[in-house]
Amino acid sequence: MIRMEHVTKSFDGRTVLRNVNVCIEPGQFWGLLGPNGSGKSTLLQLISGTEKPDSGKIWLEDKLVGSYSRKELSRKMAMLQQEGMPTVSFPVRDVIEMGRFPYQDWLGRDRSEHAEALVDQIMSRLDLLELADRPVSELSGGQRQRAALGKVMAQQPDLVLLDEPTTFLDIHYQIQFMELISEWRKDSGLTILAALHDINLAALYCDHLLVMKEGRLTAAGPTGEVLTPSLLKDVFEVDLAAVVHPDHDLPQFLLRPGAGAETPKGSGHEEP
Ligand SMILES: Nc1ncnc2c1ncn2[C@@H]1O[C@H](COP(=O)(O)OP(=O)(O)OP(=O)(O)O)[C@@H](O)[C@H]1O
Repeated sequence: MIRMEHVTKSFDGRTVLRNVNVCIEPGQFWGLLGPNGSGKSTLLQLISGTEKPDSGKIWLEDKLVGSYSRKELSRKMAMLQQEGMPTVSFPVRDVIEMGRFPYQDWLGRDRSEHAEALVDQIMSRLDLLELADRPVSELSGGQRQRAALGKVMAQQPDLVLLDEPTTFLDIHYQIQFMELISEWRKDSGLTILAALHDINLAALYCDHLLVMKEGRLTAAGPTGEVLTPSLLKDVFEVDLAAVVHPDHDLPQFLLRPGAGAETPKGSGHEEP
């Protein structure tokens, strides 16, 4: 689905991504982990085509990302940010319908016969029917992120890029969001790449992980192989205690207060 080869990116003479190579197969759910400033958002922006690499190549399926038209790209991929929806005054249903823009002609008519039924189905699935006529600006953060997900679902992409989508959600909405996206993937064969700060959520929901440090890809592969305390210590400079989840055979990590509080020189974690 995505192939990045020797991708490098600098901003104002500062190298932010260094020789990154990535291969993501259709239907996989990849998490993207790394400290603040390690280059996660930049990587997502390059894949989405909003930024261009300085060198290297990025393929989406069999074409270079840069060779797709904007509309073609919007039918293939969608991006959802931390706060996926600005506090606009449009009603929830209208906002979800806006996700259909890649399928609309120049008069704004949707070419698909099933567009209305699709929007109804998405609203029902995301439990948004009761909120259909409410302005987005009146919703809670969790409801707003659900509406943002609805808009992305209406876009019917093959690939979804998520940039820290659960950062502002409480624990209930974090789980709800990850469940909704996982169910959608199971039903549609969607491919997902999600930058996440919560290592335990990533361990539970992602089948593969990319781990970045200072613009380099430090590890890539199946979650169970990649997520080890020694890797996390190297990348995040904290000592975590690993346990096995009691219900699933997956690693989870417990904080050790005090561990990692010291900040080695040159680690990228120093105060400016
Ligand atoms: N448009 C830009 N112009 C200049 N510098 C940028 C730009 N975008 C990102 N950077 C720099 O690139 C580096 C990587 O940023 P990026 O946002 O990709 O990291 P991140 O891993 O997503 O961080 P976080 O976890 O804090 O969101 C940072 O030093 C940032 O300041």
